[in-house]
Amino acid sequence: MHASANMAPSTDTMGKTITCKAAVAYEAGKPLQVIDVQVAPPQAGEVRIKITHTALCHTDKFTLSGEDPEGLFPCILGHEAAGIVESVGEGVTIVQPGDHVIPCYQAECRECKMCKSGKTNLCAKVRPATGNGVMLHDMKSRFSVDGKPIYHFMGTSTFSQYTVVHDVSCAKIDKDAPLDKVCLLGCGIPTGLGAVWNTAKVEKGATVAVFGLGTVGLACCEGAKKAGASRVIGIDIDINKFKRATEFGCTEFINPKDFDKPIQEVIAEKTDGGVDYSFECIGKTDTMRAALECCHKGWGTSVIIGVAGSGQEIRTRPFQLVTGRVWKGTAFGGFKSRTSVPDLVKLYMNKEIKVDEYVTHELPLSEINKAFDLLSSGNCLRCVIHMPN
Ligand SMILES: NC(=O)C1=CN([C@@H]2O[C@H](COP(=O)(O)OP(=O)(O)OC[C@H]3O[C@@H](n4cnc5c(N)ncnc54)[C@H](O)[C@@H]3O)[C@@H](O)[C@H]2O)C=CC1
Ligand SMILES: N[C@@H](CCC(=O)N[C@@H](CSC=O)C(=O)NCC(=O)O)C(=O)O
Ligand SMILES: [Zn+2]
Ligand SMILES: [Zn+2]
Repeated sequence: MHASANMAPSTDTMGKTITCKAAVAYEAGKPLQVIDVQVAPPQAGEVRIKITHTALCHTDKFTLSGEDPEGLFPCILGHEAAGIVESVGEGVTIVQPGDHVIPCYQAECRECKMCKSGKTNLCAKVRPATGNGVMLHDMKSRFSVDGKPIYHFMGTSTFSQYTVVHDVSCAKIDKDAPLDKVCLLGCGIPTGLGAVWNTAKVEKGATVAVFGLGTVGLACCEGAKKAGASRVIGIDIDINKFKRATEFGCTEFINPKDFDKPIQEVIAEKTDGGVDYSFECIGKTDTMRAALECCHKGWGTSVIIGVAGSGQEIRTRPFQLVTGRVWKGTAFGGFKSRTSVPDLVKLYMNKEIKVDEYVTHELPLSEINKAFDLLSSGNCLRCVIHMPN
């Protein structure tokens, strides 16, 4: 960990516009441009954060590809990060300058109908703004380049030295936590763990199938192992994924390429009629169908985690559900962000969950396009970007 990276931001920028480096996505499918951007001071209910470390998630790549129906350009991507509060806007009490935080794309206001329902981790308060690349206070962006606005992304936009987020999207964490590692607790790892623990509620002795052994899938495997699953079957078309998956709790592997019949039939034959739970961690509608149909009749539950592009639809025979299978989905693993992220940081600091093992690459912001290439290379789980100080 670079000591300077955790240095508290100077206080003489409060109330002023900051010019800093950010990776801007000007067009879908095009490389990001690392340039100077202006970041306006936080307005009421907002927090300006000095991002020290950010990672790349496949959802960043998904939006950059142009397949995200909420994708707006130009924008600043990034949603898996950690940093230090530089300043806060009027009325903000959740955090204060100097606090160490993880930005949360899944906000938690604790006042809206969704937050109060007790049925979901989704929050409605700022989502209308974050889905349109702006801030709720005035439906405008805090980012600009030469006076031209740059859209926010997922209410986080962490590919920037400084970003502005809603206060309800700030999880305050232990100051002793290494920011270059816990930045990964902003998305992929909690999503996999939570899909198993919160969304599916996998019980001891259950059988589990995990489709896709990337960061999210490996976190599902770890979550299933900690839940006491009797079998954790990893499914991936890249055999290079299997050895590492063993370290995360996988007990066996299936490569669909080794079979000339539907993978769901292969899994059902190997598990006396199907698994108790399955998790789709890829983002493809055919594997989502396979994940459902490999579940056991009567009770098998499949959780969709993968993100599929606009226009993509899932299909199966209604009979699959009529005969008792359950098809669910999860966002951020069902975790209430501001409440749970600090707890996940503590679990990591107590060595009860892995984080370091997911960091396979580290690069400076100037090489973020190389980091995107790594995401597609197959041997990258998470690349941590060290932001300029
Ligand atoms: N719902 C949520 O809150 C979240 C969703 N996601 C989504 O989860 C998905 C997984 O994310 P990562 O683990 O970072 O992705 P990843 O790309 O690292 O992992 C995907 C894995 O699936 C494998 N794969 C690809 N096609 C396959 C096929 N036909 N059959 C079996 N395996 C196949 C790949 O070899 C790779 O190992 C992405 O779609 C991402 O956007 C990520 C974070 C949060
Ligand atoms: N804008 C996308 C949304 C894709 C999606 O499902 N996002 C997940 C998080 S994926 C993180 O890596 C999510 O939290 N969804 C819930 C939400 O409130 O967006 C699209 O429209 O496809
Ligand atoms: Zn993500
Ligand atoms: Zn809410």
